[in-house]
Amino acid sequence: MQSLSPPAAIPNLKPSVRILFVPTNPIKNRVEPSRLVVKCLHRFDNPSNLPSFGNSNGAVGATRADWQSSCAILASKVVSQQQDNAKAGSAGNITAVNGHKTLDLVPIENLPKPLTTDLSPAPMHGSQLRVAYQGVPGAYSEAAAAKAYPGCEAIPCDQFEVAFQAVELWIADRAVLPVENSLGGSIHRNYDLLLRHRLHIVGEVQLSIHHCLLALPGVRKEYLNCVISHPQALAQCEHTLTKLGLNVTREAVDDTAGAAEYVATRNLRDTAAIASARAAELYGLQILADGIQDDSSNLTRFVMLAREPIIPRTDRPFKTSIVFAHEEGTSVLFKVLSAFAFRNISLTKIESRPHRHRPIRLVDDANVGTAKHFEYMFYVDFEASMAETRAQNALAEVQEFTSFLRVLGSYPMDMTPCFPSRGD
Ligand SMILES: O=C(O)C(=O)C[C@]1(C(=O)O)C=C[C@@H](O)C=C1
Repeated sequence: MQSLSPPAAIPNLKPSVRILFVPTNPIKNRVEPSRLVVKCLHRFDNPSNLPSFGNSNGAVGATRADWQSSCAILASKVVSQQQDNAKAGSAGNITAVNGHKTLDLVPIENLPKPLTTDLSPAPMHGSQLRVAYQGVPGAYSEAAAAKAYPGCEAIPCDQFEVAFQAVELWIADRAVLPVENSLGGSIHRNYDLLLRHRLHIVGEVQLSIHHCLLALPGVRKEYLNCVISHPQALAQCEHTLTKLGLNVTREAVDDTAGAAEYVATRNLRDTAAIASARAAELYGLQILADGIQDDSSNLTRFVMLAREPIIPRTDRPFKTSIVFAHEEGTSVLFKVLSAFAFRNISLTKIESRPHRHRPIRLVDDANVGTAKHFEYMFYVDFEASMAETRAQNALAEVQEFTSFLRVLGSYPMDMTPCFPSRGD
């Protein structure tokens, strides 16, 4: 890994082995996007509860592996099926998808194109931005992408890591990823991925999450013996589900809208999904219960990632995210926090992640790399722009205490009021 000189925006920091400004990927050649598609979309924690489903030939009762490998392209299959139906003038009817009966869903033009179809050159600006998110159409991450970049082309990705790769390989211009929820807490996977990848945080959006309990038309609560959704969504609705008398099996899948799609395309009459009202519309499900999150002010914070950092400014409120570590224990945390406290810089987030088993390669001034093991990585967000002297001084001090420090990004804070929304 090469190290880059600190940018001009942070003049007080001495060149050091410890600040890593990670180089961006210079590869402009676009790769075949289909190579990026990880075929396993959703994972059931308990395979014995996996319902039967159709394989790519439409046969019912295929193996779990068949299901996993067919899921990644399911959305586009549904779309092309509808396209055929639309041509045949059958929109609005019950149609077969993968050998199952399912409702005709939405007009195809309302669904974003899947990752595999777009090979056009990267657009430079505004509404044409391509924004990668994890999940399928109807996921909250898709709504976050639309809030962050109105009019963007949202690109569904099977896994968080695929969204990172989509940006690194110039298939997308940005990625939008959830990092924390007011009820469920941090999305640890994305903290780990932020460190493993070289993208920069260029913005944040907060989204009010309004969950619905979705089932096939005609299904009643009493018929249910399973509720499926993203683990965060299940956690955010736990008490309400119990209050509704739904002491049934919970199954975790990779995203909320994927859960809805799964119930619809498999025609499951004993399973409900927790997802948005938009997912209900897209996949032809009815809303059995509306607003089932345990707290009405249920907010998820998403960060936007890009290949290049943005230039920090002082004309509006900025936030800066850093990650640091030290070889000798956790006492460094107190010293680091004091560097911010003495300068009246408010912290909005502290997160620690165990890191014992994964060495980090540090690069010195002579470009010599050394592998270092750290017990914990600490992530801190603070309310200041890297263009402010107090933030630069605080980081210069943090640098003295730590063996590893990386600025993940300095970016405008999301100051928009968060009204409860139904994800549509
Ligand atoms: O599953 C989705 O719809 C997502 O966008 C993911 C996700 C998350 O990872 O937290 C986003 C917002 C909600 O908190 C629930 C799920």
